[in-house]
Amino acid sequence: MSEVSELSDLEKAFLQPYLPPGISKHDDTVQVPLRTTPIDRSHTEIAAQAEESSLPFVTLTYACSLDSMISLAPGLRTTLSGPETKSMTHYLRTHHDAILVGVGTAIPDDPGLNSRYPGATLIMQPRPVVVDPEMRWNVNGSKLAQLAQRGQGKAPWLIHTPRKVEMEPSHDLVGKRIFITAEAATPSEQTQELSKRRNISWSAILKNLKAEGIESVMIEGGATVISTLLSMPELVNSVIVTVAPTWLGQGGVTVSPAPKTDAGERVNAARLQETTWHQFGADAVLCGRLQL
Ligand SMILES: NC(=O)C1=CN([C@@H]2O[C@H](COP(=O)(O)OP(=O)(O)OC[C@H]3O[C@@H](n4cnc5c(N)ncnc54)[C@H](O)[C@@H]3O)[C@@H](O)[C@H]2O)C=CC1
Ligand SMILES: Nc1nc(O)c(N)c(N[C@@H]2O[C@H](COP(=O)(O)O)[C@@H](O)[C@H]2O)n1
Repeated sequence: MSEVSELSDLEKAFLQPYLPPGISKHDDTVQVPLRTTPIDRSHTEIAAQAEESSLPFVTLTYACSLDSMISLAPGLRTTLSGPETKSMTHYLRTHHDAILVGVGTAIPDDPGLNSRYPGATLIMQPRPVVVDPEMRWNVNGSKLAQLAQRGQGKAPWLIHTPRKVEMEPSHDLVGKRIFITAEAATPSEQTQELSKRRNISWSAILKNLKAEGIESVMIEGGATVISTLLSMPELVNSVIVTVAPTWLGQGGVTVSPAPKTDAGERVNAARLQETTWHQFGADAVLCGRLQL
């Protein structure tokens, strides 16, 4: 039996206002009746903006514990989602053109980043994108490469900073390499880890993906990527968080945006608005949009 099962109509209807606009690769979305709540009106406005924008529709999504942790320790792949929220993740993957993670996730997790949702064909698969500025990740033998070779996923695209030509590996298993010059970190990118060196601006990453035909991106992690983007509401359209009923304990990998001040006073770093909750199995799923 598949580890991933179909969502109920109720679950699909709950997620629908937070999905990217446009015709879905997964035709069951059209069977879900559109809601007429204020959330829908806002979704329609956001959809219109996304079409005109030079940016793709961006969904931030991850699974965390009650202590806001996404793994037990750096580099330790940790299962938080139950079977129902795992199925939700695979449903979401079929509704996005691309799925993006940082190299800090790609190396230790060796993820598949494809959709195992029932009936998902190759055309419905998201394009895996790994932000790997210094070419640390070896695609050879990775699960991503194996899935692409078997026709169960698309070949990954990698985002690098420009390298000298002789250092640039050529690799059939890589769908595309996108080179973007890094720049000094902006205040909101100055998380503990990223502030140590120059970063690629998120706006540049997303614009490059849009220029390559990517209309929607599901950003799955890891902690550095998610924590950074939580401070960039202008780039993020939807946030979908699975909260598992467990505490991982101190020393885990935490999602938490950089601290924010206003007139010298500490204020909340990020906040969701237009929130909706739904229970999937033992987990709670919170959907919302970041307040500007
Ligand atoms: N529970 C969940 O939903 C998920 C959990 N995880 C966990 O997260 C952990 C990994 O988190 P992190 O170590 O923070 O790794 P990460 O996946 O956030 O990658 C961080 C790295 O990506 C690159 N990067 C990211 N943004 C960049 C930018 N703007 N410019 C240049 N380079 C950039 C840098 O090399 C950076 O060191 C793992 O333990 C993994 O299992 C990862 C995804 C989802
Ligand atoms: N939604 C969710 N729940 C969890 O419990 C997780 N550990 C993750 N991790 C993310 O999913 C990737 C693994 O994907 P595959 O199953 O290999 O396709 C992992 O790398 C994280 O990005 N997500």
